[in-house]
Amino acid sequence: MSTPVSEQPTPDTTDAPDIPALRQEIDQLDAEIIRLVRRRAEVSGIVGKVRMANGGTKIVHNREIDILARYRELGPEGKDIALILLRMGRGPLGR
Ligand SMILES: O=C(O)C(=O)C[C@]1(C(=O)O)C=C[C@@H](O)C=C1
Repeated sequence: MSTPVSEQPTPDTTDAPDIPALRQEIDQLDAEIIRLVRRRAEVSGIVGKVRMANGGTKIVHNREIDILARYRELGPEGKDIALILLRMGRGPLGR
């Protein structure tokens, strides 16, 4: 004799990750990250131009150290992210 439907366990689909929905969230996050990275580079470029037009240096060492420290929160990759962000704003070092 088979188990009546009312006594069968409900299939456990509620805990299963919804991959299409999660991918949609990733797509939205990437779009936001790209917008923020672009804006950061733009703002950084403006700050650099104003500073250099006023006789300042291309690099502000202490400020870069603070930014590197900030991104260390993300673990070892954080430093790489910070270095890339800085390079996108002020350009490569040594030029
Ligand atoms: O804060 C500045 O003075 C900037 O020029 C911005 C910025 C940055 O991208 O965060 C870029 C270059 C400097 O060396 C330090 C920081």
